[in-house]
Amino acid sequence: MRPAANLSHLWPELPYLDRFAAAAAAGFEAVEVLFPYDVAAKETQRALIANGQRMILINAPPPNYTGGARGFAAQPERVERFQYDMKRVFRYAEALKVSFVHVMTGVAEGKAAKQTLIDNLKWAAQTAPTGLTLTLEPLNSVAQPGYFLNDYALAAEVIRAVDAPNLGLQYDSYHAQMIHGDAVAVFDQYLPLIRHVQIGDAPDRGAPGTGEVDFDALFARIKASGYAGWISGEYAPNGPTEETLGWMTA
Ligand SMILES: O=C(O)C(=O)[C@@H](O)CO
Ligand SMILES: [Mg+2]
Repeated sequence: MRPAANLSHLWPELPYLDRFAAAAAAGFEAVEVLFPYDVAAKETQRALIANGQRMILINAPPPNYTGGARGFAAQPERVERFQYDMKRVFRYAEALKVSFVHVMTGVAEGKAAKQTLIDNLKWAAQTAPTGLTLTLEPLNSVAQPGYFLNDYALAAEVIRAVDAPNLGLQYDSYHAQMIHGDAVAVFDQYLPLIRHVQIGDAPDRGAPGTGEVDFDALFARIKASGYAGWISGEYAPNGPTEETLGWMTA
């Protein structure tokens, strides 16, 4: 078990740069951040060095760089902007030495959207710096209405069509449970494609153990599978984050 902390979700009461120290004090050597772009990479780097941590994952930027709409990799009218932004994210990822960049599809539908996503990902996989892995994550339609990649089967189809060694699946127990009703079965089914794991409960995206995901079964399956990657806590703590971290030793 290699635990990581998603600092966009955990310690929400602290300013961004203070969350690194809180995570270090809780025992996290690895962190991830959804959208670090409104802070200079050097400042994030300083926080990582000061706390002996590594940044494992960032998201490709949304249209306004700090939040809001979830990407546009499946939007045919924005291919040029996609390539421009991915070059920026690659520079940012190299500066922070991140392992994964989550590419988001945005709101879209239909055949043209799927083909655009495949073409964009082929380009991105070829252009990405060595050592960086791109991920795709299905997001449920309650959290992200209209989001193109809203199903694990669709994600698997796209990943297989792109067929690049540096593109894989980002599994999230919260979204998997919301979309397919059984997060454990989704983990089992898509294991060969999974490169990164995030955990949160459903339906409220609370800490593990607050909802309907069977975490005992999920952790047992992860352990039995030999998955050797990161498991990142990505949920809304209902109270002090430190009191929600039992999963780190599960
Ligand atoms: O919502 C999630 O789950 C994520 O992992 C985010 O990266 C989407 O912004
Ligand atoms: Mg997630």
